[in-house]
Formats: sequence, C-alpha cells, structure tokens
Amino acid sequence: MSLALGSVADDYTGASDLANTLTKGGLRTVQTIGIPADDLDLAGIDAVVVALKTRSIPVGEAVSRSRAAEAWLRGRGAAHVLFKICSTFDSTDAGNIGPVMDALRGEAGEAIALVTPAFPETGRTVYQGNLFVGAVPLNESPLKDHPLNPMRDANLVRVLARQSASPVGLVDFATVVRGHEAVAKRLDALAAEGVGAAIADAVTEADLETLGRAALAHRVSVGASGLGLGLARALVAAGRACAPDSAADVGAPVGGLAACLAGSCSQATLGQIAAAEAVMPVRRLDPERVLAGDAEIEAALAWAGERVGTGPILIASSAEPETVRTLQARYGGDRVGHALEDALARIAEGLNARGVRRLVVAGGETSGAVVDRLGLRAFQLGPEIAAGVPVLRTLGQGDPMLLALKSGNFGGRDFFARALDLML
Ligand SMILES: Nc1ncnc2c1ncn2[C@@H]1O[C@H](COP(=O)(O)OP(=O)(O)O)[C@@H](O)[C@H]1O
Ligand SMILES: O=C(O)[C@@H](O)C(=O)COP(=O)(O)O
Repeated sequence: MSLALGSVADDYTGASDLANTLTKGGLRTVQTIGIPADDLDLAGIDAVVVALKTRSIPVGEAVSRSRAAEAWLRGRGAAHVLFKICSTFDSTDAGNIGPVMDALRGEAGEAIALVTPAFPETGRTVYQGNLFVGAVPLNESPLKDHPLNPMRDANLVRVLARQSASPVGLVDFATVVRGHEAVAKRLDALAAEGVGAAIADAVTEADLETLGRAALAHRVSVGASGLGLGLARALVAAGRACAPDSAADVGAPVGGLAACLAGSCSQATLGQIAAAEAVMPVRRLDPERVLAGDAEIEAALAWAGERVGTGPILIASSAEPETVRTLQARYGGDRVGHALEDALARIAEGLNARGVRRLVVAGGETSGAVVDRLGLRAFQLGPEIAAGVPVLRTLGQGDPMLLALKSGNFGGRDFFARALDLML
C-alpha cells in the first residue's frame, strides 16, 4: 500500500490540525507520534502525518529528526511530503522552518519549495507575502507576545530569508488567481534565478486549491492546514485518493474520567480558561512554586483527586503576557517554559493513573510534553471540535484514550466544555 501523501509536522497540535483537515478533504489519515513502529497497519490509509516536537529545539536536531521522518514516509511510497508548520509561522531567526525546509528540499532533489501558512478558516491569510491574523498583520496580533517565539515581522519573505540558506521569492496574488499553471511558471522562473523557496499568497480556499495543485507537481512543500486542504483536494481530483464517504468516526465511547490541562498563554486560551471557571473546577498553578520543586505538582494532583471523580477539572499554568515577561526576566524563558511543560506532563501522568481516559490539552509544546510523557504513539481521527482541532483516539495501545490537542490560538470561548461534550 503506497501513501498518497506524507507529512512531517513540527508539533503535535499542528499535526492533529493537519490530520483533521486531510480527513475532511477526503484522505483516510493517521497521525503518529514520531516515526511509527513497523507494525502500524497502513491498510486503506491515504496519508500519514508524523508529528515531531521540533518547532523550538536546536536546529541540528530538528533537521535530523525531520529528515528521518521524511525518509520513512518516502519508504511508504509518499511521492509528496508536506512539511507542516504553524499557520502563524512560529519560528525564530535561527529556524527551524528555514533549515528544515532547506534539508527536505535538498533531500527531494527539488530546486524550489512552495511555502504558505494561509489557513483562511482560522483567519490566516497571506497577501504580498504578508501574513494576516484576522484583520491585523502578524506583528500586531497576539503572536507578538508568544512566550517562545514572539512574531514581530509580518513579511514572510523577509522572515524566511533570515532562516534559509537560499534566497526567498514571492508568488503573488495576481499570479495565484490566474491558476495553477501560472503558479507553476512563476515557480520555474524563480528557481531559474536561484530562488530556493517562494512564499505564496492565498486568501481563500480557492487559492489554496490552486496552490495545492501546483505544489503536487513537486516532491515537497511547506505550509499549514490550508495547503493540506489544497493538496488533499488535488489528490482526490486526480484519483490518487478515493474520498471515503463516511465522516470521521471516533468509535465506541471510552468512558473513564475527564480532565483539561492548559499551558498556552495565547489570548484565545486565556479566554477559554476564564469561561471554563463557570462550568468546572479550575486550578491555576503557581509557576514560582513549580520552579521551586515537586510540591506544586503534588498539591495540584491532590486537589484534582478530590474533584475529578465527580466531573471534569481544569489545571492551567497560563498567564497574561505581562506576568509571563516578568517570570521570564527573572528565571529565563527556556527554563520557565520547560519547567511548566514538564509539570503539566507529570500532572497528566498522575491524572491518568487516577483513571483519567479523556484529556484535553491546550498548547502545542504543552501537548507535546503530555503526549510524550503518556507514551502515546498514534491516533485515529474523530469529529472536529473547532476549526483545526479534532477528537483523537489512541490507536494500537490497549485500552483507548480520547484526546484533544488544541493549538493555543484555536477554538471559541466555550472550547473546553464543547470538547468534553464530544469526547464520550
Ligand atoms: N505562566 C507562564 N509563564 C511563562 N511561560 C509559560 C507560562 N505558562 C506556560 N508557559 C509556557 O509557554 C509556552 C506555551 O507554548 P505552547 O504550549 O506551544 O502554547 P501555544 O499553543 O499557545 O503556542 C510553553 O513553553 C509553556 O510551558
Ligand atoms: O497551524 C496552526 O496554527 C496549528 O496547527 C499549529 O501549528 C498550532 O501550534 P501551537 O499554537 O503552538 O499549538
């Protein structure tokens, strides 16, 4: 069985977002955590999204892990590999989007890679190479305050050029609206000038269908879920995937206790935590106490143990930008980030040991730490909770669990309650 599409994703929430989009686009999709075990059953599967945790790790490791995942996908017949990045282009001048893209493009023997983070369903559009989040440029959006990768430049041609070894060009909107052949020509012309990557404008799903069709003529592309949608539709139109008619089904209820964890400090997640206070007990971790030792984790687990038997609970480390800045200035951003991710992962493990089988996690890095700590390896896709966030069911690991791994920025104010309603 050959895969119609492979994807290497730079974080776990991003991978579930893409797997959700590919499923909606008609591809039977599985999400794996890292390179799958050899016994993963790929019968009837069109696409595999290999989730890595490479967005905020040293460049060399991000490159080598991404290359290994790409090699695995190619070995399963994937003619095209999408490097799934964040729709808000989360990265720093050191990478990791540019270096991983350069490596995958080199590996694929391609002269140029099409790049677009556009995902109109969640308000991410690209015009003249500038990324908009809703109505504002990226650098005016809440992403300017991200704890790990504050995004302070909306011009992605400039942003990517700082990270890539080759020059970066633009496939502008006027070209995209002329269709996939015009895009293909523009890519060829840029490649002939020695340009190694082109940011492509996209405002609507129709633009992404055009870009998906153009990208499919190459072996590698870089983008968010919007490009995934374009690729999925192009594959179905070309008869290379068979568009199953049944919607994603998460199978029989798993039962067990339910809990939510939040490590994202995005404006969306802060609002969702505030809304959750009305419907479930919420405990806020004290980051200073987390940095001081294990007592805060033990206290949170004891608090949860008294409540989770009668209904879902939420434990959060999330804080407003000013509080985050103060803490980072005192202890260092990396140290704080890792300590809080690790604390929430250990709390997830403790909750699981107390019978929690349904778990909602807010935050990409946070989800990565939790899923790794629980040792989860692969997921089947369930129904969509909000744009970019599906219900996931663990695959091939004994008693199933249900998870929702939410990008910090996604979902409406009632996200936690809504997720739990769909996770039975
Ligand atoms: N109170 C806090 N102060 C500083 N950093 C925090 C706080 N709470 C969480 N963090 C860190 O912020 C980062 C949030 O990243 P992530 O989980 O990927 O969320 P998002 O999906 O919003 O990007 C994590 O490293 C997390 O540990
Ligand atoms: O493309 C997106 O916006 C998401 O799929 C994504 O990658 C989310 O990353 P986090 O916000 O770090 O969870």
